[in-house]
Amino acid sequence: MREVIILGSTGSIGTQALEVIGERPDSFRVVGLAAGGSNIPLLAQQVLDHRPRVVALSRAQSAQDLQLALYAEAKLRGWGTGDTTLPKILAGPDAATELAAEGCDVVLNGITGAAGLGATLATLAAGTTLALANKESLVIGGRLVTDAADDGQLVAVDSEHSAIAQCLRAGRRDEVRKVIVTASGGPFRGWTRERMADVTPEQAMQHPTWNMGRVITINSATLVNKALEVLEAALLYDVELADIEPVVHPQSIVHSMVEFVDGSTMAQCSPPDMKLPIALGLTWPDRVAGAAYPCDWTRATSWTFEPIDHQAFPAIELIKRAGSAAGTAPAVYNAANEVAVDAFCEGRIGFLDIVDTIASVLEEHLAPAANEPHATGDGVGSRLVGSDRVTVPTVLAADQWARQRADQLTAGNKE
Ligand SMILES: NC(=O)C1=CN([C@@H]2O[C@H](COP(=O)(O)OP(=O)(O)OC[C@H]3O[C@@H](n4cnc5c(N)ncnc54)[C@H](OP(=O)(O)O)[C@@H]3O)[C@@H](O)[C@H]2O)C=CC1
Ligand SMILES: CC(=O)[C@@H](O)[C@H](O)COP(=O)(O)O
Ligand SMILES: [Mn+2]
Repeated sequence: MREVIILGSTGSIGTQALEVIGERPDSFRVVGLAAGGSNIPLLAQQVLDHRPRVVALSRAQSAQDLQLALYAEAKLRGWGTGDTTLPKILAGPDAATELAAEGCDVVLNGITGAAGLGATLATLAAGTTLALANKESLVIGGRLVTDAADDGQLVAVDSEHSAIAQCLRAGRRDEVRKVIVTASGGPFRGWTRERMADVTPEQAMQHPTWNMGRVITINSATLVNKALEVLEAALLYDVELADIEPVVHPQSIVHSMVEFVDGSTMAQCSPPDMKLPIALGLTWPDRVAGAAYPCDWTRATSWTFEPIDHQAFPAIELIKRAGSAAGTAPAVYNAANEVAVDAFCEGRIGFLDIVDTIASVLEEHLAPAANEPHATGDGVGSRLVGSDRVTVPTVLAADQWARQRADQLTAGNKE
């Protein structure tokens, strides 16, 4: 029996994880749940279905709503007061981090965005296995995160990185020549920049193969998701950025590949369904029988591959610049993107402005420090680049600075 904490339980990853767990009550027990607080009725149902000891809410004002919703949901189920022991409720911006620090067998981090960094580090510090969907915390924390993880403690849930881990079982590390990260290409695959200029958030939310949360879906459309994943792969598997090759595979069946020195390529294939990497993340290195449907070989099917159009989608080239600079540059890239995605969804900027905003903020961050206009309150310049000096405060300071700059750049930008 594995004791599990699910962070981001009301989201796409969180709800699928709870389905995997709910179908296997003899294998898993949920001891903690964390969410932001935007869907209290769903969280209340999850609490009564799984009976965790602790629930964490990042929005402090939602704690009372949760208590009321728990009583209402219990009443709806016809439960008596004796059946309704309330869990401990942690509330506030650091609630998920506090929950992760409590320890268990495995924490699944399905929080979206840089907000997941504290929980990632707290999980690792507690010596708990971290099943990581929240790629942003790894990308912005970089070596801070990988150095905090013991061997085998950090398990990828992101489909491509789970695929890479599975392919890596086929050879020794010194036999790996290249890692090939597949991309669906998003809803605008094959489009020119001109054609993408006026696309709407509704169009960008139409992912061709996956049903995911808002931010990652927009990130797939800009290919920022693939950019984050290239850096994620470099950090997780200690591969040079130059040896990671993204390739478009519109069917999302080959989740990624590893090429070995003898010319052999191993691929991990399965229909697009996150339940497979989520289940594997919870039990790695063991597999969960029946986690997802396999490929159907009785039906004719075509799998295709094509190169990335870096001119139309500059996000990946841009993260290579941030990744090579390391230090706080990836945190700046990510923070500028999170602000720009919100601005695009709120109609303040156009689709192409998302990556243009990241580029502007990143360039300013990487420019020579002589013009430094933004030293932060704790005395740490947000332009810090050298990876040796990166600490949690410097990452958070760079994140804050980039959010402010991106806010300025995206305020009422659209004609
Ligand atoms: N969805 C997918 O298939 C995949 C997702 N990922 C990654 O997994 C992560 C989650 O993605 P996804 O599930 O799609 O996102 P969603 O937006 O669907 O869900 C995010 C979840 O995180 C919660 N949350 C947000 N902020 C906090 C916080 N500060 N503390 C606690 N909980 C918080 C949200 O609660 P609330 O809504 O109340 O704010 C929600 O439950 C992302 O990093 C994404 O890139 C990776 C591969 C695939
Ligand atoms: C399911 C998953 O892991 C996502 O990260 C997915 O890969 C997004 O699709 P794109 O390949 O379009 O970015
Ligand atoms: Mn992915």
